[in-house]
Amino acid sequence: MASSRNLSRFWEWGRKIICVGRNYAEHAKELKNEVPTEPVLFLKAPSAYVREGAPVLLPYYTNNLHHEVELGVVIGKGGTNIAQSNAMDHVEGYALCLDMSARDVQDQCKKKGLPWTLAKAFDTSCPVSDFIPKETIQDPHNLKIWLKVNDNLRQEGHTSSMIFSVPFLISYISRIITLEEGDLILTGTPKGVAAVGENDEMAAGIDNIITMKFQIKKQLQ
Ligand SMILES: CC(=O)CC(=O)C(=O)O
Ligand SMILES: [Mg+2]
Repeated sequence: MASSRNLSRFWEWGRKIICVGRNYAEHAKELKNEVPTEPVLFLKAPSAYVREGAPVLLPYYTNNLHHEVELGVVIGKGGTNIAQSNAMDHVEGYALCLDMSARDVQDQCKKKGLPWTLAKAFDTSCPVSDFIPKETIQDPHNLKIWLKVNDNLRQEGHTSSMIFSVPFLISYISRIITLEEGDLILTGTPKGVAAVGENDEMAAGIDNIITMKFQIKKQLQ
C-alpha cells in the first residue's frame, strides 16, 4: 500500500499532523465546550514529533501543560475527496499519540479569537509510539486507551465513544486538506485531561497492543 519509503518510521517523513478536537463528548464537556456537530480541526508542525527516550518539553510560556492521549491514524495512500466507503484503504496503520496542550495559552487564544498554534504545535507536543501495522488492529473503534502520570491513572477511554469515526474523519479532512502518505491524524482525546509538571513521568497504552513512556523536562531558554 505504501510507496517505496517505509512508513513504519512515519515521524521521519515530516508530513502533516492533523488533529481532531472535541471528538469525545465527555472531554468536550469537561472543558465546558459544546459537543461539536462537525469535526474541529487544527494542525501540529512536524517538529512536534518526539519519540521515547527523548523528553517532552514544558514550554517556558505555560503554567498548565496538559496531557491528551489519542489514537493516531497513519495515512498510507494520499488523496482528496476520499469517499467514506473506501477511506480505510488509505490507512497504513496506527500509533499511540499524545496531544500535549498548553491549556492556559489555549484558553487565552480562545478568548482573543487567536489560533491555537502556541498552545498545541510547539516542539515535542506530539509524542508518538512505535508504528502499529493496520492488521494488528481489527477495529479502530474498539480499543481502550489510557494514560497514567507517575503511576496514577488519569485517562481511560474507549474509542467506541468517538463522535466522528475514522472513515468519516478521513473523508471529511480530505475534502479540505489533501492527505498524503505519512500524514498522521490524531482522533481526539477522552476525558481526564490534566496538568503535568517537571520530571513527571507519563505512561500510556492501547489495550495489550502497545505502551510508551515519556518524562517532562523544562524547556531551556
Ligand atoms: C479542546 C481541545 O484541546 C481539543 C482536543 O485537542 C481534543 O483532543 O479534544
Ligand atoms: Mg487533542
